[in-house]
Amino acid sequence: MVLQADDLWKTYGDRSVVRGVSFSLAAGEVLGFLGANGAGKTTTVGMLYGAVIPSRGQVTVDGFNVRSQGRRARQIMGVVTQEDNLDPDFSVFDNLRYFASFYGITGRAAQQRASELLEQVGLGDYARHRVDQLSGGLKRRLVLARALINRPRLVFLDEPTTGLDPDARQDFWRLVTQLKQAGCGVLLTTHYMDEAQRLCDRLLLLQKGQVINSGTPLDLIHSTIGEEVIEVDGMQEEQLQPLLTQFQTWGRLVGVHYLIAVPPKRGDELWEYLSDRHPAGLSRRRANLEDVFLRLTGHSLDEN
Ligand SMILES: Nc1ncnc2c1ncn2[C@@H]1O[C@H](COP(=O)(O)OP(=O)(O)OP(=O)(O)O)[C@@H](O)[C@H]1O
Repeated sequence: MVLQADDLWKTYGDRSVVRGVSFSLAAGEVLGFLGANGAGKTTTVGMLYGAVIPSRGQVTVDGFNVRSQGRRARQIMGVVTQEDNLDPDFSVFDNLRYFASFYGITGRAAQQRASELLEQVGLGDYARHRVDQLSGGLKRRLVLARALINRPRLVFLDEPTTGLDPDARQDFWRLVTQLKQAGCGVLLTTHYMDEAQRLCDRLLLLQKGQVINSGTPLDLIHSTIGEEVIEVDGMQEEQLQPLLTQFQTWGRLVGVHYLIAVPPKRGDELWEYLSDRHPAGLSRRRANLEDVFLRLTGHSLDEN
């Protein structure tokens, strides 16, 4: 295992914001942390790469203890934090060259590595630009390039695509897939369910500092919701519970419509039942991770 977390806790004052998180991550695996704002994702990730000291528990990276063998552990990892923390006065190229020196990569080797990475993240044309001239999306690419300077075997990506446009997000996804194919372990936190579903081999769902569920995206969807859901407009609140009881399923109001999990083998029956009563406002679709999140946590990710 490239990463192993055992019983991690973080307490501030009398409040435990991470409570007993344990998991492992294999080489070539992409593991996603999902959770609402304040669920404890960033604090947990901080403990994993050594920026936050755990109140209890331990982390090992490729067998090295992140606290007692921090230097060795850090040689193996790359970190993309939520903040860019790039040096605004340096050029794109020099940001990378300077960072390389922290890993003992200097001279021609540093130049070569910087050029290689700039091509890899699509910043080849920007090498001489100052960082403060870059758009937000280009800065995120540079932060990723910087995190890869030491050819890490484990990469932490804390909300790496927040604020990126759809094209830039797709580019980012391609890069993560390349890292995975190269055997790198990737730990990703995200608020985007499509990103989690597409990129992650496995997900941990965090709520109030605890892992409340885990599995592959499809396992989570199938075990929590099923294959499909029906969305209904124009239903009355008091109609919901009798319907759920009759069809032995789960559903709830989401914004302006009701979401109902289609029970196995009774999808057509449920559809006909609803068509008779709400013919104008019905649609049926595949269940997704948003639905899982809603059911397990009681609220949607953007309801915070
Ligand atoms: N240094 C600190 N002192 C006190 N409380 C903190 C500190 N750092 C984080 N917290 C609290 O810990 C909780 C978890 O925060 P954390 O940033 O880990 O959540 P998150 O899941 O990453 O949220 P987001 O999605 O908003 O980034 C929050 O309630 C936060 O206020």
